[in-house]
Amino acid sequence: MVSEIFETTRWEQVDGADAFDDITYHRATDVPAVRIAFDRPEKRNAFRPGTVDELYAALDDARKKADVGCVLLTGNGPSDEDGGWAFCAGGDQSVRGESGYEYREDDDADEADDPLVREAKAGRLHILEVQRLIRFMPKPVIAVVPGWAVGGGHSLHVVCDLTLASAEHAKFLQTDPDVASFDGGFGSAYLAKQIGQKKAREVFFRGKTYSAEEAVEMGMANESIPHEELEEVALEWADEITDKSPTAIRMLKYAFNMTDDGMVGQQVFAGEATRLAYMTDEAQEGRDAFLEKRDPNFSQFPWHY
Ligand SMILES: CC(C)(COP(=O)(O)OP(=O)(O)OC[C@H]1O[C@@H](n2cnc3c(N)ncnc32)[C@H](O)[C@@H]1OP(=O)(O)O)[C@@H](O)C(=O)NCCC(=O)NCCSC(=O)c1cc(O)c2ccccc2c1O
Repeated sequence: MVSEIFETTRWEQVDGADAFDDITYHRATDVPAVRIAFDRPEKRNAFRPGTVDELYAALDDARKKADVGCVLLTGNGPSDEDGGWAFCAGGDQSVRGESGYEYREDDDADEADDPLVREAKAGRLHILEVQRLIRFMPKPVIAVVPGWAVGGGHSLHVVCDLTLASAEHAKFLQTDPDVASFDGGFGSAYLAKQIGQKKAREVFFRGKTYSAEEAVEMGMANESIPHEELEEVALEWADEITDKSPTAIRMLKYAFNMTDDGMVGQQVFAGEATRLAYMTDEAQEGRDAFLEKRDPNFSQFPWHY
């Protein structure tokens, strides 16, 4: 069983995904969407360095696939130990070393065989690279939260484009200051954009647990959904989104990002604008004139207003 609310008939495993230890990776059979899930339910889906490597690889695969328009990011469950559900409980505190989260001797996920790479390597905080991948990938990522979203797991839902939460089991909690950690980047700054400065400070400073309904009221989740229907509804949302124009959805994601992302946001949006411009006859005239060693003739193109 992948997860109790995973509908086997709607998904097939992505080729090569059986090599993953800490995540599962599936592709929907009738929607151009993928499902990537943390798969350590007995640890509330906390991530260790190998988990983050796998998550990055799956997300990057989804980013590059022309026939994937939406990513569902979730957590498998429940835990065999106590029946508890989790999206993700953040960094695995049992492998936290002096400078970050560490690969262990028995962890074959660490591929840094080169001694110079090993020497340069501090403890890992590379969940931040995953956050950037989610933020900048040209398709929506939906956090599907079936249980606890805590610490670095809370930050992940914040950085996703949309959040759908289990009405019965989703719980949103920021423990960062309890374990002397702080996501001073997307996890706090974007949260403040979503729910306001005062409320975001409360979330981090008080460390109170919020329900799915409260998360929706606060503006950090889109909808609270009966637990049994959570994944089905998430797939419906993916279906609706992927029926629309890929270019429009991509430009909208980057436009929403741009107001908060400063020069990087402008660069990402502008890159897509350049790509669109390259597709015009006008751009091709510029390229052809250079290659044919002649002056470009742009007079055939109107000055649109
Ligand atoms: C998540 C909980 C609130 C759940 O409580 P509950 O009572 O339901 O369950 P248990 O506490 O009994 O947990 C069951 C089982 O799971 C293990 N577990 C849970 N979370 C973790 C974890 N994060 N690491 C390791 N193990 C975990 C727990 O030990 C139990 O196992 P047993 O074998 O003992 O039965 C509650 O569990 C909880 O509060 N968890 C800790 C949440 C937390 O503090 N997370 C870390 C925050 S810091 C972080 O995530 C982070 C990571 C980064 O990489 C960053 C990078 C850069 C900047 C900031 C970063 C950052 O903040």
